[in-house]
Amino acid sequence: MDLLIYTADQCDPKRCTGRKMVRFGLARTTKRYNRLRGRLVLSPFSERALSPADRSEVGRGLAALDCSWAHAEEVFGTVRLKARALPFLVAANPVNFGKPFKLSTVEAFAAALVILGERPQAEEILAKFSWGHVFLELNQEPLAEYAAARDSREVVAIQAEYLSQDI
Ligand SMILES: C[S@@+](CC[C@H](N)C(=O)[O-])C[C@H]1O[C@@H](n2cnc3c(N)ncnc32)[C@H](O)[C@@H]1O
Repeated sequence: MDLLIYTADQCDPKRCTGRKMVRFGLARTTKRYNRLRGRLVLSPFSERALSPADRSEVGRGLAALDCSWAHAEEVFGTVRLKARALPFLVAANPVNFGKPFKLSTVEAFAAALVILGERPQAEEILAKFSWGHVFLELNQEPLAEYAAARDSREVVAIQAEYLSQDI
């Protein structure tokens, strides 16, 4: 599946997972918002959760926005996109390890690929990061359940179970 990263040039280049993906030819990058049209954009601010039913909505591919978390809401707010949020999953990257929902760009793409039935590609992109396999291990159960869900509503119901255990 084609992966595109909109870059806002706000990330620390040494830690930026999106830049590393681009360096390894695993994603392409753009600075033009209009290139995001016709794609399914991964946005933590979307009210709709990604589900396997979105396979038909992917269009030209998936997109993520590489920006700092401090500015994310403002960057996402500037344009209307066909967007989906990822359900409850825990980050394994060194910056936000253990934090729910706050995934790095590569983790967000990997989670989306697993949910959409493209696990080999998820493993391929995570393999470039020493901690990449930990993301799939930490989230093995929820990812399997989300990938087996029928639609966004089922994904949200599964997520609710995990959120009630997390408190
Ligand atoms: C805010 S950037 C931060 C990137 C980070 N600095 C890095 O090096 O990977 C992470 C991007 O991944 C996607 N993402 C992360 N968590 C997400 C979630 N819970 N739901 C949907 N997309 C998410 C979004 O496209 C988001 O803009």
